[in-house]
This record gives sequence, C-alpha cells and structure tokens, in this order.
Amino acid sequence: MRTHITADPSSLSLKFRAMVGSSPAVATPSSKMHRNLAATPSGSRLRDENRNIVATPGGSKIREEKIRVTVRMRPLNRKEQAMYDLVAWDCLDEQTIVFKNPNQERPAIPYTFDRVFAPACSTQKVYDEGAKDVALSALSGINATIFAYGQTSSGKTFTMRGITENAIRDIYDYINNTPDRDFVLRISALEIYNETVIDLLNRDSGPLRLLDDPEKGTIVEKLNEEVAKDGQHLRHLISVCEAHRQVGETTLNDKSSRSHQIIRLTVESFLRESADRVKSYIASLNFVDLAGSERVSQTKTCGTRLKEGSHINRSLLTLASVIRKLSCGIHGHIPYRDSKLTRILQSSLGGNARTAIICTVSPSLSHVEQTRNTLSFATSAKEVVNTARVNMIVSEKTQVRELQKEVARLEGELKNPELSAHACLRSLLAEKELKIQQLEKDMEDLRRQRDIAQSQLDLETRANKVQKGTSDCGPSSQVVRCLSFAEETELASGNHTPERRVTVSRQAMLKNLLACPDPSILVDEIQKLEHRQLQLCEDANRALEVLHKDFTTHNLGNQETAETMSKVLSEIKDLVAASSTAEEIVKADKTNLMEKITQLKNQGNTISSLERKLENVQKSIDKLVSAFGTEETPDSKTQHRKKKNLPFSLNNSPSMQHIIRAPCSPLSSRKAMEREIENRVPNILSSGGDTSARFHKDTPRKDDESCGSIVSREGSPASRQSKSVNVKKIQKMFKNAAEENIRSFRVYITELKELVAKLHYQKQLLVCQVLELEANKSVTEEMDTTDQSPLSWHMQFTQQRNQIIMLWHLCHISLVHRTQFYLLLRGDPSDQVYMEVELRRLTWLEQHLAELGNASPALLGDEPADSVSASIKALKQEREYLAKRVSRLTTEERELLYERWEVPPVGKQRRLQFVNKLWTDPYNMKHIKESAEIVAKLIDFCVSNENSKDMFALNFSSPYNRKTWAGWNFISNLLKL
Ligand SMILES: Nc1ncnc2c1ncn2[C@@H]1O[C@H](COP(=O)(O)OP(=O)(O)OP(=O)(O)O)[C@@H](O)[C@H]1O
Repeated sequence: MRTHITADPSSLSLKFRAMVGSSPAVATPSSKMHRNLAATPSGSRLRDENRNIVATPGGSKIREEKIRVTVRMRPLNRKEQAMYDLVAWDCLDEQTIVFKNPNQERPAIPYTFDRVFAPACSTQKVYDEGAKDVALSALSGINATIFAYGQTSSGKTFTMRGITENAIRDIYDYINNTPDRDFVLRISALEIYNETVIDLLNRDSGPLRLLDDPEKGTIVEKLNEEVAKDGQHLRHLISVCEAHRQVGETTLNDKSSRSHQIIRLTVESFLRESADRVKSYIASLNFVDLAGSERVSQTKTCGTRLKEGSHINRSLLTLASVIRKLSCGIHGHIPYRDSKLTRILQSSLGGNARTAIICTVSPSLSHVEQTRNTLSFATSAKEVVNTARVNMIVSEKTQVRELQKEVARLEGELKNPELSAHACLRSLLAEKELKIQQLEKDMEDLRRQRDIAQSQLDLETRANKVQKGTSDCGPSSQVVRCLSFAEETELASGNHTPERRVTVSRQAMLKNLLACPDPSILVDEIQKLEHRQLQLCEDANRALEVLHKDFTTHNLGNQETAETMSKVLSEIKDLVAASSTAEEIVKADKTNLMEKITQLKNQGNTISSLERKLENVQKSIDKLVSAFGTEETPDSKTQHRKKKNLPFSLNNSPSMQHIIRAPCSPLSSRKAMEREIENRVPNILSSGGDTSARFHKDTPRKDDESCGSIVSREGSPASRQSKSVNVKKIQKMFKNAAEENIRSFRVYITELKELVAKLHYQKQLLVCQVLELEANKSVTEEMDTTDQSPLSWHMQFTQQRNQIIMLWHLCHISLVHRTQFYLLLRGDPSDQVYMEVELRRLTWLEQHLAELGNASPALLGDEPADSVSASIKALKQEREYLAKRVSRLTTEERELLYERWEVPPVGKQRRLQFVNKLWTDPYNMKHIKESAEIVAKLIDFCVSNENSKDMFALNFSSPYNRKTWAGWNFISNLLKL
C-alpha cells in the first residue's frame, strides 16, 4: 500500500496555524480564505436538484444543499416475531414508505425521502446510496456528517458500524489512488452521556468542557486526537472507542447505546501546485451514532437507565427542535445551545457541512407511533439547507505575502493618523453599537417585566377597589355569596363538582386569589354576622319576656307550666349571655388576623352552644304547647276540670286584654310591648274589681262589651249563671289567644334556630375562606421571595400534587408516569419547578382535550375520538402489561393484595381486576400512595437517584406544532401531536 501520510503531522498542523481552526466545521472568514469548489471524489449519485453552486462576493463558492435524508427499515427482530408482531409499513418504491392502512376508505399518507431502504437492503447499499458521496466530500475539504437517528433498537448502531467501515475503506482507497496529494488522517471520539462529554480515546481524562471560540465555534477542550497511521490503525482506534462507550441492557435492546457517540476524522491533504504554492484542504468527517429515543412505558427502564433515557430524550428533543426550526427557514433563534449534542453538531445542521441522516425504523406494529415520530423528524430534516464550503488553505509563502500586504496597509494608516483615527473610531462605534443593542435588549426585558408587574398591580388594585366599595356599602360579593343560604348558592347547589374544582388551572387559582377580598374585610363581615346574631337573641329575649309577662300577669297554668316558663327564661338568659361573650371576643382585638381566626373558631363553638340552648328552649316551648293542646279534647277538658289542675286557669286572670291584644308573632313583640307598657296600670294582679273599669276603658272592642255586661249584672243569681256562661266563653277566647301566642313563639324559636344554624354555616364558610386566603397569600408572598418557609411550600406542594393527581386521572395519563412522578417528587423545595411544569402541561392537556371534546365534529373529523380514545387505549394496554407483571409477585403477596384490594377470591383475570383498581380514586391519598407503591414494585422502579426527576421537566412538546417530536411519551404521543 502506498503511503501518502505525512510522517510528522504535528509539524504539518503548525504550517496551517491561524488559517484554519482545529474544528474545521467552522468556516474561516471568507475574506481571508481562498475557496474553491472541489469535485466530489466519488462518482456521485447525489441529487442534483438539491445542489446549488453559489458564487460568494469574494469569488469563492459555497454549496447550498439540503440534508440528505434516507430511511432504513430493519427486519422484524426475534422478540417481535415471537410476539407475532405485524409488519405495519410498506416500502412502496425506492423513495416512498407508507403505513399499511387496514381502513381502505382512508388511504394513508405516504412519506417520501431521498431513499427508502426496505428490510432486505444491505448496509453496503445503504452506504452506497445514502452516505458515500457525503462521506467522501471530506477528502475534498468539505466537512461532512453522517448520522443515524431513530428509536431504540431500530438499528442505528448496526447501520453506523457498516457505514463507518465502508467509508474508511473508501477513504483509504481514494488515498491510495491519489498519488499527487499527501494525506493526514486524525481521529478523535467522544460520547455525550447524561449531558457529560467524555473522551472515548482517553476515558480517564474525565468530563470535558465545551468552549466557544469566536472563529471556530464550539470546541471540545482537551479532546484527545490521534493520528491514524493506516486503515488498520484507524479501525483499531474506532474499536477502542466502541469498547469505551456506555452500553446497557433494556427491555427492547440487550445492547442499547446509552450515549450519543461522535467519531470525528479530520482529513488534511496537500497538493503541490508549484514551487512556492501549496494548496491544501482540511475537513472533518463525523460519524454520529445517536442514542435512541425511548418510551419509558416500552423500555420499562428505571434507576440509572431511566435517568439515561431522560437525558437521551431531552437532547433528541433539542435536536428535533433545531431541525424543525431550520426546516421552516426560521432565521431567528435556533436553540443549538440547549444541548451539548446540538452545540457540537451545530455546523452540520444548517452550517458549513454536507450532512446525511439515516433514519432507522422498526417495521413492527407495536412501534408504529415511534416510527411515525421518526418519519416526521425525517420529513423536517429533509428541508434543512446546509451551506458547505471547501476549506482550502494556501501555503505559508502565500500567507507571508498576504501578511506583508496587511502590514503595509497598517503602516499606511499609521502614517495617516486621520485614517487610523477614523478606523479607530469605526471600531469604537461598532463596539458601542453592540453595547447599545445589548442595552436595548435588556431594556426590552425590563419593560416586559415592568408590564407584567404593572398588570398584576392593576389587577390587585381593581380587586381592592371592588372590595372597598362593597365593604363600604354592604357585604362584598363573596360575602353576599356566603350570606345567601346553602340552597341558593352555586357552591352548595352542587353545580361545581369536586372534579371541576380541582381541575381549575393554576392561573385561575391566582386570578381567584387576586379577586378575593382581603381577609380583614371578611373578618369584618363575620363581625357583622355576630352583631346580627346578637340582635336576634335580643328579639328572642323580648318575645319571651312578653310571653312570660302574659303568663304571670294572667296567672296561667299550673306549677309545671310555671317551672317550664322559668326554665325557658333562664335558657334565654344564657342565650343572650353567650351572644354577648361572642361580641366581646369579636371586639377584643382587631389587629392580628390569626388571632381573629382563632376567635372566630371559638365563636363557632359559641354558636354551637347557642344552637343547643335554642334546642332546649324549643323543647320547653313544645312542652307548653302540648300541655295546652291537651285542653282541646273534650275528654281531657273533663279530666282537667275534675282534677282542678288546669294548665291554664282563668280564675285569677283579670287582665285578659293583654293576652288578647298580645302580638301574634313575637317578631312584632317590641311594638306590642311598648303599647302594653304605655297602657298598663301598676300592680295589675291586686287590682281586683278595678279591672272591669279599666277593662271598659282599655278594651273598646266588641268582644270586650260582653265582659262589660258580665260586670254590670254581678251579684244577682241570673247574673251569676250568666256570669258562669260568659266566663266559660271568655275562658275559651282567652285560651285561644294564649295558645296562639305560644304557637307563634314556637314558630319564632324555630326561625331563630334556623337563623343561628345558617349563621353557623356562613361563619364556617368565612373561616375557611379566611384560612384559604391566608394560605394563598403566603404562597404568593413566598413566590416573590427566595427565602421560602418550608411549611407554606409544603402546603403549596400538597395542593399542587392533588391537582396533578386529579389531572392525571382526567387525562388518562400513564400509570408508570404517575408512579414515577409521585414517588420521585416528595416535596423537596427543588421540586417546585417540576411541579409547575407538570401542572402546566396537564392543565394545557386537559384544556386541549376539553376543546377537542367541544369542537364541532365537522371541524375535527375523528380527531377527538382519536385523541381521547388513544389515551384510554394506551392506558388499557398499560394496565394489561402491569397485570402480566403481577405474576412476578409471590403467591402470598398476590393473595394479600387481592384481599386488601377486594378482588373476589374466585373469578377470571384476577390480576387484571386488581390492576384495574389501581390509580382510580384521585380523592383518596392513601389509595394513591398505595397504588404508586404497587406499580413501582411491578415495574421494579426504585427511587435511587435524585436526578431521575429531571426527566419530568424536560420533554415538553409544543401544543401548537403537530409535527413536534413527541418527546413526552405519555401525553403528546397519545395525542399524535
Ligand atoms: N438492518 C438490520 N438487519 C438485521 N438486524 C438488525 C438490523 N438493524 C438492527 N439489527 C439488530 O437489531 C438489534 C438492535 O440494533 P441496534 O443496537 O443497532 O439498535 P439501536 O438503534 O442502536 O438501539 P439503541 O438506540 O438502543 O442503541 C441488534 O441486535 C442488531 O443486530
């Protein structure tokens, strides 16, 4: 074999100092580089329609070319065959692949690419038609990158090994067949494992840093580079790298690559044109074997594998987003810096390189969603345009000449201070302009922040104003809502189901918080209620006094009645005393909100005791009424007459008018009492015969005239007889009136009781609101300050977690996801961001599902059914999978769980029955905890590594872009976003 490799590559490199970076992916500034378009060394079969040769103003040429995208489908593997998995895809021709659609009415949409390789295609063919000419561009000074992208176990490593091997063979063939050029090949290799860059040629060097070089772009600091002496040596070095790479076993792949691997060959070549001019080319050729995207639900990973998976998914998500933005021709911000992978590959993605992507896919029906994702990634990638240049370097002599020219120019400037000052000013101006731009950006940010703050302030001010207005002229709307009784309120009517309440988004919660009245206003409202309660007690007291006076004045009832009456009176006294205690508490101290809340709680007890006392009063009154009621039956009348033990004897009742004129309802008792006090003559009981005179005077009514006639005929036998008749009549009338009074008092006491009960209820609501407001207030305060109190964070965490649990339930989220999230996030302050992200995702998803549900079917076709039913279907499949895993438990464990979870002792599919009970009650935290523990056990998930929680904050797929790479497996995939 002819050797064209320079013996001392380090000295060679020195020759090209300052003219080319160690990362040739970065173009040397055009003004300083002589460029030309190199011929593709191989007989190129590259698409000509994708290639434009563009002349740059400087005369050098750049190549605008779309990324070459091919798809390779591997055959069904043994596992898939064993599970009788089906081939779901058809390779229609060399460029088209289509999903085998069983639904003939709706033909599936075909995907087209530069080349589609069916399962039977050899790697040689894939290389020849998909990567060869791109790989060999490096020999002509054009940077090239070939990478394999696809889900785990789809054949990336298998394909890339073949591609690298073929490329090395062709490179050395070319070198051997090009005697007029000397070549130097250097190799470096790295892997990105859990977002850490590691040198595969020297693992001991530890994690490597990425540096930004203004000229070279991103470079890997201290990355080892070895010169390959020949093809064999190069192969050996590559095998060393592979041996060093992180590989692990997952359910889908026994030897799954757990890192992204980049093998970089730097090809330098020198062409001697004349005695003083050496033309040389330098380019890098990257072989990138990406780690595969994976669904936790399919790979069933946990612990270390899970953490790796989350890093892999995250960086692939960034890659997909970079590709997507580039494919849309977005010239704004491309998020290269979001992952190390895209930083390192930046020049290969829309930059100075030719790039070929081989997307590997599995043909199986069980991986159809992942294949779809890969194909949509590939569809975006084929729109990305790269601008490759030939990195050509001229010899030292030419360099010297150019430097001399530059020195002469500078000397001229020095001689002409005006010019040099001008240049100086220009550079100063440029610098200032940069600063101004930066300042403008900063100002824009500040302005945005200010606007947000302003709008928050406005909201708060508005809320405060509303409250002030309402507190001045009556209870606030919230309080009014509370004041209206249970059956009138939406709250109590059951319109707001608990599910609905929990699913209210975080924004709504904050909005609510702003709209809520200040706790102190609520406390004032509670105090108003207390005042009203006191008034009611006073009313009750007055009404009872009237009643009592009536009874005493007319000497009604027997001993028992008298006792009952005095009992009622003492009870009412207690009642008033309790009310005034409550008032004292309210008036005690208005400064401290927490104290007020405690007071209110105490008052809650006071109200309870009031209720009890009223209960007693009512019982006593009932007793009176029932005793009175017994007078109504003829039998009982006789009985009572015989016993001479009437409950209400009228013998000594000289002032019947009071009873007759007494108010029928104690609610009007005050007026009646005032009138009574006005008309009453002192010592009414002892006035005897005088009563008649007063009776005449005070009772000018028809009924009373009969009483007058009784008095006029007093003394005669006839008059005695007639008196006895009339007395009976009057007795009856009087009895009726007294009875009516007692009844109406009883009604009143019932009303009073109801009112107190309602007050009690309102007070409880208000106390709850005050507590809630307090909690919310402290949560917002905490959000504003970095120094958080653990107690309030704990409250917020619990609240958020409850919301999340409910949303999981509503959105049919994977049980594995719920379990992992639940077990990994335990309320550590650092969990805050994960909770927020999860809540936001789920809130959006829930709204999205709701919108799909609300949209007209004409607009959506069968989408709603697809999205929701797909989620439900996936969940069902997951439950079936978990049911299978139940057999991993011992019989004893199983039976114990069945018993505990009430699975019938006999019956079919007990394992599935059991799993179907898990994660079904979002309200029951004990149920949730146990469900999580059981699922974790079934999938061997253990909370071993703190960092595992990273996976939950990373894979957020945009709701607006249906073509996004569905990194968030359990939701976006199911929704086919
Ligand atoms: N085209 C193919 N023909 C035959 N077997 C293949 C093909 N592609 C892949 N395989 C086999 O499938 C298995 C998985 O392939 P490979 O490890 O390359 O997948 P991968 O995409 O790199 O997975 P991961 O992302 O997990 O590393 C290997 O055993 C490999 O030999």
